[in-house]
Amino acid sequence: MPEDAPETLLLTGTVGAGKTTTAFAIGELLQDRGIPHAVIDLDEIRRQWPHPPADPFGEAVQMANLRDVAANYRRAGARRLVLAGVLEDQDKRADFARALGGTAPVVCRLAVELDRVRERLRSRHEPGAAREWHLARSGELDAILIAGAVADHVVPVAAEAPSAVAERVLAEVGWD
Ligand SMILES: Nc1ncnc2c1ncn2[C@@H]1O[C@H](COP(=O)(O)OS(=O)(=O)O)[C@@H](OP(=O)(O)O)[C@H]1O
Ligand SMILES: Nc1ncnc2c1ncn2[C@@H]1O[C@H](COP(=O)(O)OP(=O)(O)O)[C@@H](O)[C@H]1O
Repeated sequence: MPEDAPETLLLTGTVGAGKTTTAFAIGELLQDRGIPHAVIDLDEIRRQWPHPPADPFGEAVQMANLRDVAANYRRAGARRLVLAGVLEDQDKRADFARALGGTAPVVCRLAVELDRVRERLRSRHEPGAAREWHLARSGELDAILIAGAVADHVVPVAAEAPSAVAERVLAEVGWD
């Protein structure tokens, strides 16, 4: 991997696009290649209830946690950080840069057909309100991410194993 490659990769995409699964698969590839790294699932560092009404996804606490977690991983030797989460607009990209000590992450969006996303969401969630929320949100957020065009890279994903998607993301962002 080139030394001047960006340190942090943010995988974005609509709900159920495979951000978390692909981030974990990228971690395995980096391990196979002997590259010290850390994987951060952003959902896990904002898993608090309740969030403030003006911040329904808990992005403020997510960013505060990211600053500390990223710094700790770096101190512990991570040379690459892989983040899984949602990036909707350019302003929020600046929030990521601040949390990461000044350097913005390279952003890669996983583009998955909505029928495939919805099939995945039906197997990830039992029938109920959470499933219905995610099914409805999948199309809505997909449209927001396409219109916002914030990603530096877009990787289309069809019927492929997570390891294959991970390989393509690494090649696309120059981490191979
Ligand atoms: N800023 C922002 N804008 C839009 N959508 C966002 C945002 N942040 C998170 N998300 C996605 O919302 C999904 C709901 O997350 P929650 O933690 O509230 O609920 S849940 O635990 O997944 O049921 C969850 O969906 P998944 O991507 O399927 O996990 C989040 O990724
Ligand atoms: N490449 C893939 N092939 C098949 N299923 C996948 C793939 N990537 C993710 N999944 C499945 O799709 C669902 C959503 O993936 P997840 O990583 O939770 O998405 P996100 O983090 O974007 O919400 C999960 O049930 C996961 O196991």
